[in-house]
Amino acid sequence: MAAKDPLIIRDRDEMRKWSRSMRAQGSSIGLVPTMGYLHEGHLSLIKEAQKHADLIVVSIYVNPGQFSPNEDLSTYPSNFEGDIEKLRSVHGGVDVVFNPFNLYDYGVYEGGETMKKGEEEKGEKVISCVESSKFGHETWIRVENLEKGLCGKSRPIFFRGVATVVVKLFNIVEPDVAVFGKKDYQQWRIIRRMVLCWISKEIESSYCNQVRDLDFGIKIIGSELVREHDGLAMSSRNVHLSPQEREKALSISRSLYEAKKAAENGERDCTKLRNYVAQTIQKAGGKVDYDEIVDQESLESVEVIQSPVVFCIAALFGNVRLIDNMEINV
Ligand SMILES: Nc1ncnc2c1ncn2[C@@H]1O[C@H](COP(=O)(O)OP(=O)(O)OP(=O)(O)O)[C@@H](O)[C@H]1O
Ligand SMILES: CC(C)(CO)[C@@H](O)C(=O)[O-]
Ligand code: BAL
Repeated sequence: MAAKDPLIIRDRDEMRKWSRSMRAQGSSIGLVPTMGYLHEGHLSLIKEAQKHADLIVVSIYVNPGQFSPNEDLSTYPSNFEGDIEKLRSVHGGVDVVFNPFNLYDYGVYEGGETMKKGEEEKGEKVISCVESSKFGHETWIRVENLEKGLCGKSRPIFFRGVATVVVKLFNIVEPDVAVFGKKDYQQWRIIRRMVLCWISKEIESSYCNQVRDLDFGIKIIGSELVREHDGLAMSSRNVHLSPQEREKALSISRSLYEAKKAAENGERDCTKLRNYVAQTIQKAGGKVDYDEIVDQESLESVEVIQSPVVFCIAALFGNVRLIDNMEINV
């Protein structure tokens, strides 16, 4: 199949107009939100979206609203041309790349300065959303319980920024389906909960499909985590690892696999499993941010494995914060 060039749209109104005209012609739209610097993990989300929708929109936007001032917004990797090349190679193609310069109203800066014409288009002055006290944007979405633990503990504004920008993207692109990776497990659960209530499987059919916190008519799909050949979870941030750090970071996936195997062989004590993983990562030179075994739906901590759980990890190697997880279905 010949490579297909996606249409690149930078303007929100133009994006919405395109979606509406396609939907009016009877096509369904699948959205894959990303922050760019694409890898095979992202491409797998596109392949998943193609199963559920006629047309595919990939958004590329490094959302300042989800970074605290001390985080890595300014060093987040990007390579727009490289991303487009990768998207051209996807079998079946991508129809639109939505790549806005900015999705926030920055209002008035410290000192009374306002954004000058053209700055927004050049992507200038795109700052973390919490940096300016006179920041124009005021409305935030919070998924109050699910956002508290795991990554939410060390990144306290992260999920409000994610939920808010995802809602903005939903309002602009108006998709029928949106696909998120289970690599960011908590993020996926949060978005799914925002759109659709989780509830025990037995009563899912009668209740779950009716409880929609924000009444979006969008189907949320969780797509499986994609790993490098040696087990490292694919991530845009991996590019910042030195070869030595990368080698050491393999301790994350290797110890998770060992823990999963132990659980499958009968070990149910979460403290033992967690200690094993934390110690392995620390011995390799990593700094563990959290290692927790939680219920797959509620993300509440579990002491003894009795139902499906997910083992979630965040650890730093050098300055690079990596996350990984493994579902354990015993
Ligand atoms: N290895 C992966 N497998 C499956 N999905 C992934 C993988 N990596 C990222 N994704 C998904 O791609 C979407 C966009 O993620 P994003 O652009 O932040 O990339 P990323 O690799 O997660 O970056 P980083 O980990 O550096 O933040 C998210 O839904 C995310 O879960
Ligand atoms: C969902 C998302 C695109 C929102 O900025 C981001 O958090 C990501 O890439 O996972
Ligand atoms: N994929 C998660 C985006 C972030 O860490 O900001």
